[in-house]
Amino acid sequence: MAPATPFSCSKQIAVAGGHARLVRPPACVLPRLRQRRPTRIFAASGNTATADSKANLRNLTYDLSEASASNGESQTKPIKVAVSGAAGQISNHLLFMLASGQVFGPNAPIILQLLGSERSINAIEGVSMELEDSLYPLLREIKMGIDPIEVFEDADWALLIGAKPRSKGMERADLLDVNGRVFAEQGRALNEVASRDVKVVVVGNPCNTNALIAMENAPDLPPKNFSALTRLDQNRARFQLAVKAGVPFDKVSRVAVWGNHSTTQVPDWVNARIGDTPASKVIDDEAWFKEDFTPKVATRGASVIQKWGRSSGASTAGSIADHVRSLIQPTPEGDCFSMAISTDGNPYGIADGLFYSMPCTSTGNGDYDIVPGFEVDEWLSSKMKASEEELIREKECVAHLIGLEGAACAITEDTMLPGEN
Ligand SMILES: NC(=O)c1ccc[n+]([C@@H]2O[C@H](COP(=O)([O-])OP(=O)(O)OC[C@H]3O[C@@H](n4cnc5c(N)ncnc54)[C@H](O)[C@@H]3O)[C@@H](O)[C@H]2O)c1
Repeated sequence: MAPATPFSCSKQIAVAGGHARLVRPPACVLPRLRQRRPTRIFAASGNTATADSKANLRNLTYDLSEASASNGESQTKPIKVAVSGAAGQISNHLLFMLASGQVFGPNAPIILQLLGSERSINAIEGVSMELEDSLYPLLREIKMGIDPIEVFEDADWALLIGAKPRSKGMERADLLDVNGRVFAEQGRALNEVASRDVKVVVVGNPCNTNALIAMENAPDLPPKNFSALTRLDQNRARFQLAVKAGVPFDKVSRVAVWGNHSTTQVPDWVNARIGDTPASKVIDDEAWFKEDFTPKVATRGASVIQKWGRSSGASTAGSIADHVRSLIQPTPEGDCFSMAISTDGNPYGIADGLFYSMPCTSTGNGDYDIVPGFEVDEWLSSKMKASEEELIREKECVAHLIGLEGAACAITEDTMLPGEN
């Protein structure tokens, strides 16, 4: 096969019957797809996904062997990334970042495995159509459905974003139960069909406890492969410190977020650095740290909604990309990143058996280490304790989903982050 000629053609306007219309010259018809001999495989008959969980898998598969060989490309195994809640606000940004190579890099072909709910299956098909029409060279296959057993098959990464929003009048304890059941089912499915080294990132709220539930329901997978997203909180904290100090954000490092992804979260200014100096020395204003910075980070999502009328989909997607990249790229010397992880054996005295956000580093192999030796002063300690207590209460509310008996659910206070209900 002759090497493909670069695609360059412009749309022409023809006038037919008095109406202007856009015409593509024949040579311009989807050259990349033609070059790659696309084949569509429909698990269901016809070309429309249905709400039947067994029949709605649709694959779009590009056969790349011929094109790759003619271009001298090496055959890199695509990364299989399962995304739940694929028709939601966050995914609407994240899927395009994944397909364009912004997350796993420009040389990593990708297969997207999209999980939706029954209500969102049509919307997921719409999202896939947009992905198809974006002609991302790295996107090799889109698979979609509403049965996690089918959709999570062989997944290398599972980004669990989908969750039920809290309906009017619903208590936080009820939300823990409703979403807990979803994450228990998804944990079992990952245990059964995902890659044995799948990395699971839980975003759907309450994400710390949902991550615990997913992990407990996947006993054959390494607990260290599960984490929950607090990177948005870290990014928000980093930005606030940069603005206050009047420096570019890349001068701000060692920003830990401790605890739960809720209003009890603890963005850590005690250990943060601006350049080589402790942030508290550059910003010599303890009252600002305690009374302004901390609540500002926790209520940032509400501020976005107030101004813009919609929740923080794009910045959350960006923070999920940061979270993944932090696990597959070495952490810069002296820095850390935050995510909620299993507390078993942690060096900060947090009770075992929870998912709690802590400062981590990675060598870039997908694994992480907790950074030891962060200073925990009295103020930080009392805040960290309150967040730990809250996670223990949350765990009691989902005891029935993680094989524990005899716990009573006694959550009264609402600590959902405003803007993420
Ligand atoms: N951890 C964080 O930092 C963080 C930040 C922002 C939002 N969130 C949480 O992320 C979640 C998603 O946010 P969003 O703005 O994309 O919400 P959204 O309502 O726009 O989208 C959620 C999608 O999930 C789908 N869904 C519901 N149940 C599902 C299930 N069982 N399986 C698969 N899909 C399911 C829904 O149909 C919907 O399409 C929410 O729980 C939100 O609170 C977390």
